[in-house]
Amino acid sequence: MSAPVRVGTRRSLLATTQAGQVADLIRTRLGRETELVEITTDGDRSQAAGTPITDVPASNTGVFVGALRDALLDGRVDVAVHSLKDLPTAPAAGITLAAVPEREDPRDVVVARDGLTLGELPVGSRVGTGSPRRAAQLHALGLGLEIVGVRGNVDSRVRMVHDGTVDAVILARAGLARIDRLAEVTEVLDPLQMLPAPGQGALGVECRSDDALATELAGLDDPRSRAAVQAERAVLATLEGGCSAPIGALADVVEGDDGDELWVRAVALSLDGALSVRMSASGATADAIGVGNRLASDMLADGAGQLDPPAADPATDEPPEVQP
Ligand SMILES: NCc1[nH]cc(CCC(=O)O)c1CC(=O)O
Repeated sequence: MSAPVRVGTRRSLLATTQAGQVADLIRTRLGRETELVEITTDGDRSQAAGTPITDVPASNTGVFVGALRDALLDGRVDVAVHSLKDLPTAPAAGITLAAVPEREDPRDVVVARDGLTLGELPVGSRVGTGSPRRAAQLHALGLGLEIVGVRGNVDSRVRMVHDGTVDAVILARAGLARIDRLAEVTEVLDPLQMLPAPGQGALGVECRSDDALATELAGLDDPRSRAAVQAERAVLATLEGGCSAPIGALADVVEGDDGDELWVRAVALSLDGALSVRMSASGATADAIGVGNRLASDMLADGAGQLDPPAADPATDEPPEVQP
């Protein structure tokens, strides 16, 4: 008899539901007992204290991720379950992304008052989102919507529509699906109008690199989902090297003559949505990272690095050098 696999999760309803789903897979597919362990993250703490997320130091990118990874490395848990879109693209020392289970529908959705779609919202309607990517793409639609910065968990954002704080919010369909709230959706956004965040709708199952559990957890991997998110995250990683603009990316897996192919679309936008670089690429799923990297390089060559005023370098207070 082996000890139960300890599955680490954040405390929110979405996080515990996601972790519960991975624990179910570990039990049914791998035949191992499991135990959920709730880890309070810096993100949860700052949220409880009412600190806006933008006040969290930039070194805390992936603020929701760090505490779970610490628990993994400390040996308090054996598995960490994350929303892949919240995982930084840089690898973490000693940690392996052991599985990307089959992905949920990655699209963004609208939850609006009175069953309205985006196009039906009157000019001046207040739309809540804390995501620069969603805000920029909403501005780019030219509907005259007022973007209101909101934060909090999925449940509290839906409540802002019901209590009239905002006319609508934009959320990931996957999050609502996982907590069984799809009935709230008033429109599923076409990726032509709103490209999701890289990795949206997918889970990342991490474990310690030196743990034999990694080989077992690989049994939960869905190769198509993994290839898609690898391509999207490669777009993000390469663009992050050259720009700070909001980024959307979506890879679709299609059957080609020589096996599965990836069709990848991506956009980088200025914060106000006025400027954007939008491109597509395709290639073999086996070359997912290469496809994403090339797409992002083409976007940088087309000006994706010049969409936003460069931030000042805090060390010198001088603006950074801009590539010609
Ligand atoms: N940034 C928060 C977050 N991280 C993952 C999801 C939803 C689930 C997913 O995309 O996998 C959400 C909420 C949202 O964006 O609506």
